[in-house]
Amino acid sequence: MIKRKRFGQHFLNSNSIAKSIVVEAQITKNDIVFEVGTGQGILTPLLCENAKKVISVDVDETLVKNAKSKFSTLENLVLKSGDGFKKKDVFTIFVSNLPYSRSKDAIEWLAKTSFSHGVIMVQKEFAEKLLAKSSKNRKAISIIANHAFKITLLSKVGKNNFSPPPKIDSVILKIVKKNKMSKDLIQTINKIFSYRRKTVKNILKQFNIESVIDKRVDDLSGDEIINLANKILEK
Ligand SMILES: C[S@@+](CC[C@H](N)C(=O)[O-])C[C@H]1O[C@@H](n2cnc3c(N)ncnc32)[C@H](O)[C@@H]1O
Repeated sequence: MIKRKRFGQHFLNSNSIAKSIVVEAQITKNDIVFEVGTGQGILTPLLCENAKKVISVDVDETLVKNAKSKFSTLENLVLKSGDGFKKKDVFTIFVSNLPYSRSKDAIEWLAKTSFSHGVIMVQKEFAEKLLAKSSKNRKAISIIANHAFKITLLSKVGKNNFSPPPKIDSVILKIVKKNKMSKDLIQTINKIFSYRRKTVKNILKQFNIESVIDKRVDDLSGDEIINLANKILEK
């Protein structure tokens, strides 16, 4: 039996918010849109109106079956079941009201994938990590996200715009791809953050690299952390 709770099934119930997400996605008739989480399909037909093709995936086979019968006349729609973050489809635009428990996986997967831009809905707290200005609130995912994308906060969405309402408010973000990242670079950034109290000198020592830098990870800029990760990978 499917445990739906862990799939983050809080469905958007506001048509005006759905329309604003699609407008912000700036879809043209040349675009292939990839949607993770078809849900009850509030976004899916709107995406189809604008795109050349829409690939929409949901892990819940019942939802996919319902969507197949509801949207059977949409010729540019491909509905798939399974884990959207394991699919290998090629696309130009990503749109998703993300299943919140998969937000970090989604960002790492998108960082490794080639596409132009996307619009995503995430929990407010997760967005705060991505947009953190102070290094204290920064996590590895903040560094990964900001290296891979230009991120813009578009709007806040109250919990009552979902059925059933989640416990926390959400926000809509626009992400524009800047850099495609390798799996190794992502892994190394995560590793550096597991040593965030150590100095650069001591971190590099573990990889047999000599350094005199006494700064801690929290004292480094995002670019300096990327450079540090690349240095470790070059070894
Ligand atoms: C927050 S709901 C959004 C649904 C719909 N797009 C909306 O806006 O109402 C998240 C959806 O993602 C689906 N989902 C969860 N994990 C998934 C995964 N790994 N791959 C694809 N879909 C997933 C859930 O079944 C659910 O339908």
